[in-house]
Amino acid sequence: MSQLSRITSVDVVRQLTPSELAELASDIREFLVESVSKTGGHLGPNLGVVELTIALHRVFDSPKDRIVFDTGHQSYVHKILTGRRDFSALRKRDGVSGYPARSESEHDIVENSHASTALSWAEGIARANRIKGLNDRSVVAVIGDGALTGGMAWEALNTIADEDDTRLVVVINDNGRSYEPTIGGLAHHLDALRTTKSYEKILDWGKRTLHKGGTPGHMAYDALHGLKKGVKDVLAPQGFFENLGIKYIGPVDGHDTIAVEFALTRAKAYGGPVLVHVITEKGRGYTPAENHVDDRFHAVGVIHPETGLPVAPSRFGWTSVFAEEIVKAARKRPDVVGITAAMLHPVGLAPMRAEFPDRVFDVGIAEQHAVTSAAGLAFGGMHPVVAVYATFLNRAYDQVLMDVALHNAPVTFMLDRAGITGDDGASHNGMWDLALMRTIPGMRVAVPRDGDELTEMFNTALNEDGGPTLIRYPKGSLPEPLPAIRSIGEGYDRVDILDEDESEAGGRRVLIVGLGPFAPTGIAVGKALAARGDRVTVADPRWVLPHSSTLMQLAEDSDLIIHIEDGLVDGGVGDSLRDELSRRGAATTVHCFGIPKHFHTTASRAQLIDDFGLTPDAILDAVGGDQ
Ligand SMILES: Cc1ncc(C[n+]2csc(CCOP(=O)(O)OP(=O)(O)O)c2C)c(N)n1
Ligand SMILES: CC(=O)[C@@H](O)[C@H](O)COP(=O)(O)O
Ligand SMILES: [Mg+2]
Repeated sequence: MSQLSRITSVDVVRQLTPSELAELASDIREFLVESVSKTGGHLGPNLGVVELTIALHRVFDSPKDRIVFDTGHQSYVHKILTGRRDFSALRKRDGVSGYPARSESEHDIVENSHASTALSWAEGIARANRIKGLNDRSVVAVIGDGALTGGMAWEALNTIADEDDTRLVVVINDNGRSYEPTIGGLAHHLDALRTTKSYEKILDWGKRTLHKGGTPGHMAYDALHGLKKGVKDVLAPQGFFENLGIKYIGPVDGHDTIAVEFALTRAKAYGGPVLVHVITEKGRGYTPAENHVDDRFHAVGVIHPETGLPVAPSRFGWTSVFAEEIVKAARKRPDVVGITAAMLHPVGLAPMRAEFPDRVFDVGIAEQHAVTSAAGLAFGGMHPVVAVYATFLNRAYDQVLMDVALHNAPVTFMLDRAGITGDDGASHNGMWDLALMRTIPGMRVAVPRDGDELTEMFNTALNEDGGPTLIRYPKGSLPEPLPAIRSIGEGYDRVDILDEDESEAGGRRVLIVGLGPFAPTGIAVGKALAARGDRVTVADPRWVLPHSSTLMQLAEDSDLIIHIEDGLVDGGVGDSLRDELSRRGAATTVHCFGIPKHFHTTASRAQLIDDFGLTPDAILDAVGGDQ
């Protein structure tokens, strides 16, 4: 790792010769495989942007120039080049975050790892620079072909096209894939541009000019800066971008640092908005990733570096249950269709697409469109199942409310990665959905405590034709089945009793509700309180919103309720239960436990559960005052 060990700051990168740059790229790839295989992380995307990131840092003077990474999952190389090479605790507490983080470096700008926002961020920063007269500063947005399918990116492009004097460079990192190959008209257009030869010729000319002098590295960089003459000839617009009025450079071989440098230098010199189309390969240089059909190692767990095989094979048991159930349902019901926002495999729709390719739709990273399209499908007689990560549904709140719920559309939402996810940082905890769904009239929400429950709830949801249903489940492996000792009520009104202490000792009547993955916690708390003399019922309401009449009856008959959920404590399901009881004039005390309303920095799920006081001991301590 001779060149990598020299990189003590980004300035050193600017001094390297072409052959040293090639060595550096190879060192970085070796480092990425070695370190990310131990921690897990976004290996494939980062292997693809090694040369691009080196070139960005040679042409632009970060942090004076701003480099904004869309989504941010591809910022590992940027971290390495800007002095953060200790990846031993990548995506762990107190380690390097998996995304840009302002607390880590002045080179990091945007921490939001929800896709398609970079162009809006960059446009805003560039506009601010212009207003402040900071005309020597450039702003660069690096966006993937996948993220470019998101509506926000198109909205931003629309504005950018009107800002002739804004120093803004949009780099499209086009590897042809999101997880899977990127879908849609824009992806086809990028494909078509890839085959354009005239620009390659111009860029070849640039490269030849640079190499001709035989003076590598720093001199080459200076030479690039000197090549301002004739910039207009190089920057002829192309196709779709031409029609929008945005200058286009490309396509450029993203694994040729000098070619990318040349293109970026031209873009920087232009002085207005320019789009640079860079072709890269996801997983580049690591055979297991290059050969990985599903997603080129988009996001891996801990793997064996030699083979790329996972150390712990089944990380996502909840997803597998859904994957199997929707295939079974699709076999029986031709109206069942699946929708994914560019995450076919991670949400579990791949087996259904394999068997029913015409009934699974990948809409790109377009959650808003996914939801409203589902409303349309429902109107057309289908039963759509929208499978997304919980955190990404935030983006489509208005569509769930106005297009689905207002029209009583029978759409089923399957929210994977709901609750605390931890290692993906603040943006990826699926902690907002319950509080948001609480505000939606007619939305029925279920939280399964095990795989059997998920199966049953999913089938109930598919049989609902009067309005929307939503089922949310966490990231990770499945818990052991937790059977009820008895049930009260039927259908949506059914409440499962998981434990009860029927002693007539005369203690308080305590109702404990631990939603979904917190059901075992509820049982543990219940046992401890029963041992202290309380009369305890541990209940699982299953369909948690709206509150069932059975649950309300149990609640009204209790002196104290302890409510635990894997969602926001303020405004969540427990909070809603407390409001409902108060409206009914019940005197019951409700203690709510859940996720505090903060942005939580990276840590493991277990660590965060501990921090939030969601362990049985912490809950017992917290309710201790009521003894
Ligand atoms: C709003 C939103 N939806 C879904 C995701 C999940 N996601 C993360 S990266 C990704 C694919 C990104 O593809 P692209 O932008 O081309 O980047 P690449 O990984 O190919 O470099 C998806 C779907 C997300 N981060 N944000
Ligand atoms: C960047 C992004 O949003 C996804 O790649 C996400 O990090 C994947 O998370 P899982 O590993 O939980 O599937
Ligand atoms: Mg891509």
